Amino acid sequence: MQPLSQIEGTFVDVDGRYVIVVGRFNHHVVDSLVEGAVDSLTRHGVDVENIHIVHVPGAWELPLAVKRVLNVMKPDAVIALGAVIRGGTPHFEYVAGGCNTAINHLQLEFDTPVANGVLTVESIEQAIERAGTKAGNKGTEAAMAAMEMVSLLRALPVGDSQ
Ligand SMILES: Nc1c(NC[C@H](O)[C@H](O)[C@H](O)CO)[nH]c(=O)[nH]c1=O
Ligand SMILES: CC(=O)[C@@H](O)COP(=O)(O)O
Repeated sequence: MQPLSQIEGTFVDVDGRYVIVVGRFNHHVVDSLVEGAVDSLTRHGVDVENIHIVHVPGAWELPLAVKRVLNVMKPDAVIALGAVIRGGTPHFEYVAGGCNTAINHLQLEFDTPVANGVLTVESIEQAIERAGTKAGNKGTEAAMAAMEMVSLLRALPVGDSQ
């Protein structure tokens, strides 16, 4: 039996232009996500001059800023960070759902990784747990995913439909 062909991204030579788009809402949590993302990028060899941070008011505004970044800055990857914490009304569903659906569509539309580091949680405690304490750091995870996808897409041929 022929060996199976396997292609995956690595974390070698992943330098490139990374743009972190940050929703400022719940900044006491989001600041830790940004710190985790930047630390991950620089520790894997991304030049700090190739890391750009764009701030928006909240998660609802992330997709529009991501779209403009993709259009104008031509990044190798975007890392979307934010913290959507459920409150007392259905607003959570619309903000979280709208943001996640839109940023996923944008990565497909622009053929560019948009890593999802937007927390969608039930409580501040859950947010804190995922911003560098007992449940890891979703900013770090999003940066790792962004770098791996940059590496993978560089290894994959570009189809004629792109
Ligand atoms: N409640 C949260 C929000 N709400 C604000 C929206 O994102 C948006 O800025 C506003 O509706 C104006 O358009 N944003 C978060 O990022 N996290 C939340 O928990
Ligand atoms: C995600 C939200 O918009 C939410 O945190 C706002 O809180 P509330 O639903 O109590 O207005």
